[in-house]
Order: sequence, then C-alpha cells, then structure tokens
Amino acid sequence: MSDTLVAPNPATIPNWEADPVLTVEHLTMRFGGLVAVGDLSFSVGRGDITALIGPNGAGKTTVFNCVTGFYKPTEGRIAMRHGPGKQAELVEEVTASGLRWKKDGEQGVFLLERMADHEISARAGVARTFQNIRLFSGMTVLENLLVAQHNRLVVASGFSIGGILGLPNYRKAESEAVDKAVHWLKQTNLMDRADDPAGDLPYGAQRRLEIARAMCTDPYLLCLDEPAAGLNPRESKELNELLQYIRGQGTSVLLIEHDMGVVMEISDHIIVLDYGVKIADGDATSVRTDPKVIAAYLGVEDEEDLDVPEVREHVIETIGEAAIADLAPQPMAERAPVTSAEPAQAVGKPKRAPRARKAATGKTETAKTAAPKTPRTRKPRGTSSSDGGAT
Ligand SMILES: Nc1ncnc2c1ncn2[C@@H]1O[C@H](COP(=O)(O)OP(=O)(O)OP(=O)(O)O)[C@@H](O)[C@H]1O
Repeated sequence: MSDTLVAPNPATIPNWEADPVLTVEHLTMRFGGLVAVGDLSFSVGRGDITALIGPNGAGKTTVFNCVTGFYKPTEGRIAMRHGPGKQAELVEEVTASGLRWKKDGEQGVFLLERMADHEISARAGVARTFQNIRLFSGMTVLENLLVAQHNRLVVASGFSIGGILGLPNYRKAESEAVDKAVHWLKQTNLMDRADDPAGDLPYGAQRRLEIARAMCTDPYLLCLDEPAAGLNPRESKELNELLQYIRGQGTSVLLIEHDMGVVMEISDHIIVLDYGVKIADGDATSVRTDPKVIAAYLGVEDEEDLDVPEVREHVIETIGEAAIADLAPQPMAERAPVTSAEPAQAVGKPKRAPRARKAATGKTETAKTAAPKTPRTRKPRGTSSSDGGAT
C-alpha cells in the first residue's frame, strides 16, 4: 500500500464544504424530554439555494428557530461567515454578544447561538420569513418595506430628532431606503399595490411581500419557512424565479419546503431530516433517489415497502420519476391504477398514509400543495414531554 497522500480535487468538493456561509455543528435542541433536533451538523454554501426537507415534526422549524435566535440551542455551534472560505481566520476577541471579527473588519464570523435575535438579523445578516405570514397588515406595502430598513434610518438620524429636522444624512438614507423598497416591489410584482394596506393583498402577494421585506435588510442569508405553502402553480413558478434572482444577487437561501416541485427544481443542496436527525445531504439527484429519503418522506415503515407497486406509484407522484430510478423496475402494466386527484386513497398501502397539509395560513389550499406533507406519529425517544419549554 502506498503512503502517498492524494490531495482532494477542488472540483469535486461541493460548494457547501468549500465555501459555507452558515455552518451548523452538533446542534441539539431539547424540549423537556423531547429531542426535537439531535446532534445535527450541516453547511449552507455561499450563493446556494439549500433546502431543508423532511416529514412533519422532523425538526425543520426548530433548526430555523435556532439559526435565527428564536430558540437558544441546548448544545451546538452555529457560525455565519460573511467572508469567503471555510478557513476564515478568527480573531481572539469575543464580545459578550458572541461577535467575532477578523482584524480587517471584513470577514466577520458570527456565533449565532450566543447572539440575541435582533443582532442576528441586524449584524450577522440573517433574515427570515415565517410559516404563518407576519406582516404589518394595517400599514401599506411600501411602509412594510421601509420599516424593515428602520435600523439604518435611525443610525442616519444620529439617534436624535435629526430625521424630523431633515439632516442631509437622514434625507440621503431615506431616499436610498425608498429606492431599495421600489427595487424589491418591482422584483416581486407589487409596484401597483405599493399604497395598499398589506392586509388587503391576496395570499400569494403577501408571501412575496414578506420576501421583499426580508430582502430590504440586505441579508447574507435568507431563511424561508415554507414559502410555497398555499401558492397556486403559477405563483410557485414565480417564486422559483424570484428565489433564483435572489441567489443571483449573491444572497444565500435556506428554505424549508414541502413542495417537491420547488425543492427539486431550484435547490443546489438538500438536507433531509427525520425525527431530528439528518438522513441525507447532497444534491437533488442523490437525495431524490435515496431509498432512506423516499421511505421517510413517504411515511413507509421500511424500504421493502417500495417494492409494492402502489407505493412506487405514490413515490412518482410525490417526488417525481427520477426518484424511482435506482429502484428495481416494475412493469407499468402491473401497477394498480391510481387516480391522480386522490393519491393517498389510491395508494392505500403506505403504513403512514399522507395526510392533508396542515392549515398554516387559514387559506383554502390547492390540490398541489395538499399532497406532499407526510404524516406520522413521532416515535417516543426518551421521556416524551411537550411542556413547550426549551431546556
Ligand atoms: N416550543 C416547543 N415546545 C415543545 N415541543 C416543540 C416546540 N417546538 C417544536 N416542538 C416539537 O419538536 C418537534 C419538531 O417540531 P418542528 O416544528 O421543528 O418540526 P417541523 O419539521 O418543522 O414540522 P412541520 O413540517 O410540521 O412544520 C415536534 O415534535 C414538535 O412538537
């Protein structure tokens, strides 16, 4: 055996390893005795669209809440890197807020688990949207986008009544804020609704406004919790285009999404969770053909179930043709007929049959969005408790 070490070919190193903007290491979040996320590690590549997927209760939103400071993780480290390169040098100074800066002040590395949520958004550059839309519904669409830039305007006013007095710095900052708002109104096709109350917009437009508002904070990382929920096919397509535009502008995107059409079409990188544990991590092709993912995502108890024609049919309907590629071929003629309108009833076989998407929005949901979520009862792990308190 040769002792020669072979250097890895940089071309084969995925972007999320070569240049991560976010690194999550050994993240654990417990609620009483329930381990919602257990020893989870993953990276988000700079300039990538990364999807975090998995069945209901897999721990996706908990991960988002830890990254964005809504929860303090029980264990683990979450680092945001503004500068490129995994080896970004850390300086020794660690402030009380967990902020670390490189000496040149350019390549900041932020330890998010030590920072307050408002600092994570204002300093570390992480913006997010929620499963349930949280706009200022009584304010106009434009005002929602200006409020998002409030921090910068306050700084420009000199933390005084400079804004009212019309200090030149403030006027300049105000004009830039309006320019930025108009830019994102155009990108989200909301220009003609700029003066309408946000609460009067149709559901899909409100979702776009939430994204526009997050983008007005100039984030390095945009975290989207189910952005396609409740959208019709045309709106889903527009969302795909918007997210690709955002990626093109240099903002990295981390999204939780159950709409496999959106996930598979635009994601550079997919991480799959099941019961709080990572079961797959790779590009769309490797993830969609991974039997563990198919088994978990479709709610079947074991991979042998995938040999059942009806289950295979359901795989195709839910994740797409490519998902079946690595599995043993089944002649089409032997497959039981499945009504596309009611895949869950037609399949019958999955031991954990798909359930209707939960009503996150209170809006009527389309057949397209109703199918993919996968139901199940969480397996007991340790002493189960749901006291709602993070430990
Ligand atoms: N504040 C909390 N208190 C107690 N348990 C919680 C809390 N938040 C989440 N959990 C539990 O943690 C587990 C993971 O929930 P989480 O919402 O992160 O899953 P998810 O993958 O986002 O699910 P979904 O796709 O349905 O949104 C669930 O069992 C949930 O009940």
